[in-house]
Parts: sequence; C-alpha cells; structure tokens
Amino acid sequence: MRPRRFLPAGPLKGTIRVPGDKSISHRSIMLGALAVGETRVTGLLEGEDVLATAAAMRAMGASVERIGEGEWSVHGVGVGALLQPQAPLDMGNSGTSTRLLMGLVASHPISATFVGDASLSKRPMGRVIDPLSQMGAAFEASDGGRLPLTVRGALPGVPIEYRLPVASAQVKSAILLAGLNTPGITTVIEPVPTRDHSERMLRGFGAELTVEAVNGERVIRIRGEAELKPQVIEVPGDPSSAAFFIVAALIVPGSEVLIENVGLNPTRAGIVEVLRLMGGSIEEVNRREVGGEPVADLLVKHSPLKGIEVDPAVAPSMIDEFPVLFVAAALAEGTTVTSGLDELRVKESDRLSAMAAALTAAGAQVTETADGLTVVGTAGDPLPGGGPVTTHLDHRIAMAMAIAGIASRDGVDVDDTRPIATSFPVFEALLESLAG
Ligand SMILES: O=C(O)C1=C[C@@H](OP(=O)(O)O)[C@@H](O)[C@H](O)C1
Ligand SMILES: C=C(OP(=O)(O)O)C(=O)O
Repeated sequence: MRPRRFLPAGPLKGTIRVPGDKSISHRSIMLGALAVGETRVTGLLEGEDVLATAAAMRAMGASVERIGEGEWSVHGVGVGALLQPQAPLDMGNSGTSTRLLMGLVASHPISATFVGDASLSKRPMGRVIDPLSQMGAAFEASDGGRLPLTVRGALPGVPIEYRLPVASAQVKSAILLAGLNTPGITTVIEPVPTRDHSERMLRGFGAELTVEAVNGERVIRIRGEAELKPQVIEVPGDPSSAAFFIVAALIVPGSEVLIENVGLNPTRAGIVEVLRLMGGSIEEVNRREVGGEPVADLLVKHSPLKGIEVDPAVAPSMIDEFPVLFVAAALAEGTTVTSGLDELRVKESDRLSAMAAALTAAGAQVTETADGLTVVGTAGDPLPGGGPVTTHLDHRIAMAMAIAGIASRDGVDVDDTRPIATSFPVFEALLESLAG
C-alpha cells in the first residue's frame, strides 16, 4: 500500500496535457494486433491497464513495441491468426482488457485463461459470457462468472443479433470484436448509446461496420472475416483523466487551468455538460479533430457551483466521472441528487458505497441510495478533511479523494495511491505542477 495525505493546495494555475485516452489506447493495440503490417500509435496511455493489453496481444503473437514516450509500433498477425497463449493472461486491474480480449479469443481456434487482481476477480463477466456463448465459445469461470476464467474459442463462430441488457461499451465491443472473425453479419442493438470508440476505430481499420438508428435504438452491424489494414493513430487526451483537473480547478478558489487536447466525443463528454449545468466555467478553445475524434483545449476557471438533479440519461457518457462529480457536489451550494447508477456498483469497487464512505470520512454530507448518492454541498467552504479513506484498489476513488484533499481544510488521507498508475501514472506530478 502507498498511503498519502493530500493537503490543501492552490490556487491551481497553468497549462497541462493529460495522457492518452484509455479506451482508445486499448483498442489501438488490439486492432493493430489484428492488422497485417505496421500500425503506429502516438499519445498511447502507458498506464498499467493498457500495458496489460499490450502484453496479452504479444502473448497471442503480435509484436507490440515501445518506440518512445507514448509512441508504439504494432505488427499484427491478421484477423483469424491469433496464437494460443502459452500462459494465463494477467489482466491486472483492467475490466476493458479482460472483456474485449474475451471477445477476440471467442472466435479464434485457441483457448486462453484470464486472471486478474482482487478487484478484477470480483467483477461480473457473465455479461460477456452470455453473448459469446451464443456465438459458440465455451467458458469455465469461477464463482458464477468471475476470474480466473478460461475461454475456448469457436471456429467458425455463429453470428448473432444481440440486444444489450446493460449499457456497456465493453459488452458491445466484446461482441463486435468476436464478430470480426465470425462469418456473416454480427448485430448489436444498443437501446442506450455508450462510448463508440470501437465502432469508429473498426471502420478506420477498414472493417465493414454500419450504425443505424431504429426506433431510438442504435443497431450496429459488422461483417465478419474482415481484413484490417494497419493505421497511423494519434490518441487524444483522456476526458476521464481531465475530469479530475476540471473539478479541481472549479472548486479551488482562484484557479485557472488550461487542459490541452481533451477528447470530447459526445459519448464521453457528459461530465462537461453536467458541470456547466452546475455553474462551472469550462470554455472550449481550438476545437478540432484528432484521430477521428473531436478534441478541444479546455479553459477552466474557479466557479461557485450549484447542486442539481443529474439526469440519469447522461450516465453512460460520464460513467467513470461520478466519483469526481460527487466531490464537486460536496463543494456546491445546495443538494445534488443522482440516480440510475447501478453500474457504478460493479466497477473496480462499488463506487457508490466507496465514495459515500470516503466523502463522509472527509466531512461531507452524503446519503447513499439504492442507485445513486445524494450530496449536500458546503456552498464553497472547504471540506473539513480527514480519513483515512479506503480506495479498494480503485484508481478513480484515489484520484477523486486526492482532489477532495486539496479542496479541504486539513487534508485527506488516502490509504493507497498505487491504483492511480492503472489509468493515470502522471496524476500526482500534474497535480503538483498546477499547485506550484
Ligand atoms: O469500453 C471501454 O473502454 C470502457 C467502458 C466502460 O465500462 P462498461 O462497459 O463496463 O460500462 C468504462 O467504465 C471503462 O472505463 C472503459
Ligand atoms: C471502469 C474502469 O475501467 P475498467 O472497466 O477497464 O477496469 C475505469 O477506468 O474507471
């Protein structure tokens, strides 16, 4: 464990760049590993989760090499040609690596065993086992669909039409990736849109993929036995990482921070919308496109925030940002009410109960409900502070409470900062640079 007390600091001033988007980084390595020839990636997130994906793709035959900072070269094997890994694939803390790779293995004539840390080993995999079993793959899983688990791929796989029972980009992506090496058309129906990086990137690599809106649902079809062409990919900055500094700048008096190169794909940008509704000053400068994704620099200034009722419909587009939104709510004037957040209970930790406990330990007024939190804010007064708060191997809890600490009177003790390296290894360095 690496404990740390995050002390009051600020005002936060300066310009930063957050590392590459985690979702896009995973996908660029996976698809690069399936394209014959060299895929070049710049701005890759070099966090532990993405490195777990890189190691797994190597274990299945691809060459995945680091050329320089964030710069990677991937030589793929071709769709259908993944090799049998010789040892269990260690997914560490990463749900995205696990679920998407289960999809890839499911339609290859190989088997793979997935293992992970204590947090990942508690997370539900039944949501991908169900559709991938329909496609012909066989599974042996622990404890009703948890890691360690073994997938035996089916060749040929069976193309399915599957309506997602949960709003999950990981489940959608697992099916689409399995569909890549399945004859015919695999169809995923999304009643609620989730992040669409897989669709964008599969198309970019030359897969035949269509998206149609039918009765308010997204119908995604992919033609299998695809041939992917290697690409040059520039990964935009991760909005989920930027969110910690957006909230920090909004709640620490006197702050003004420019965050450059932030991905603003509409399926990811819910946090910006919600913080603006709360009164946050977040200005988009220099809107442009990077790697097929909308991007802007964000100029964020300290703002008095108001509590609001957060529309549950926005949840999928900010699913990883709720921990830090709860921190913003704790400093706002009035009450913030959230609901429809059952999915937060099956992330790296149960993020509703973990954040309720953590914020309460830091002196905030929080009530946990079945599917959300209700937070009564301080109207801009610093939180008293305290702790220790328990991160439960969850990077987002650690970083959200670090931000709560800098906006507190006495500081906040975080029991373990190690998980931060899974998604945002330079988080503490950037925080220090802004706090002067
Ligand atoms: O597809 C992805 O890259 C991700 C999807 C989301 O998970 P779910 O699909 O479980 O909602 C998100 O929480 C995760 O950090 C990354
Ligand atoms: C939920 C997350 O990641 P994953 O599912 O990949 O572990 C996250 O990064 O907040």
